[in-house]
Amino acid sequence: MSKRISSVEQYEALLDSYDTWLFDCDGVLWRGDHLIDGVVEVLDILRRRNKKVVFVTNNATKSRKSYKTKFDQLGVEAHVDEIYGSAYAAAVYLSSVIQLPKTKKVFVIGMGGLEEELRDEGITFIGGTNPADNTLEPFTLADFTLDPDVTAVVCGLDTQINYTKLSKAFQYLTRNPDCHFIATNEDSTYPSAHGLLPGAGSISAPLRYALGRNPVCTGKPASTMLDCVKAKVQFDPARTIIIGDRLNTDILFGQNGGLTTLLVLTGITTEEEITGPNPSPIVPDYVTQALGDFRVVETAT
Ligand SMILES: O=C(O)[C@H](O)[C@H](O)COP(=O)(O)O
Ligand SMILES: [Mg+2]
Repeated sequence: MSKRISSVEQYEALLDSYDTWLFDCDGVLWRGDHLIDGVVEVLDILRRRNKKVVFVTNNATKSRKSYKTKFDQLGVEAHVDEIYGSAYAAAVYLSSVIQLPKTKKVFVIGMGGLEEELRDEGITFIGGTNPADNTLEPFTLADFTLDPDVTAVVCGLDTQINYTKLSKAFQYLTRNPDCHFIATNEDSTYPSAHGLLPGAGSISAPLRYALGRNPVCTGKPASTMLDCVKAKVQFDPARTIIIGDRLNTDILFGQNGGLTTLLVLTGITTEEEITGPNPSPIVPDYVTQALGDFRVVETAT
């Protein structure tokens, strides 16, 4: 059973118990480009109390560097080495886990941020934002030549998705049985500033259905992202808490990593998914309405 927190004492107890604080982004810090109330103040409280702050987002549309620009534009203090995204996790998975040979390529369904992380990991790719693939022209196999060097397809949130990209990815994944199928993340929806939109999981869904095959997911809840954090940040899981808005990514990610989990209700998950009548089997340790709730520890003094 989750513990619903709301008192100064409860927030103070969490602040005393955890040295490292992992934050999901979409639905916790912001919705689209709309900053959620109280986020800046609470992150400032954590930094003044010498807490380690880490951002872990499944949003693969931006690289860590371009996320730093978003943080700056929204007035949220963040350092590039505190930011971990599913685009980065996918690139590290390809370079370090699969150890993709430098002579091989990746076909990308995704946006500039994913391409930037692949490039920074020395991975050659085709597709993605290439204008020739971002077309509404009819796709015909008569005009398609398979690139024999493509040995992986990576699929992330792509707001320019189209039949051409899906068809080319399908060719690579069916004509080469050894072609890796990787999803940066499988979030079904994305909490934009004005409401829900299809998420990355809904972009890869047509391929999963057509192929009858699921991708390897490198974003939350998979451990790849936490492995990327561990490679750069020293932390004790027993004194680490993750704050997220989605049960089957953020909270499950925390549970898989042995972290304490705190769910906020400013993004995807609703109160009913916690309290019932049909509550989710994924049960966070703590629930609070919003990250900004922690401000009471300073307004109360
Ligand atoms: O791909 C998606 O659907 C979105 O990027 C999703 O919102 C994940 O972002 P996060 O909540 O992990 O920051
Ligand atoms: Mg989120």
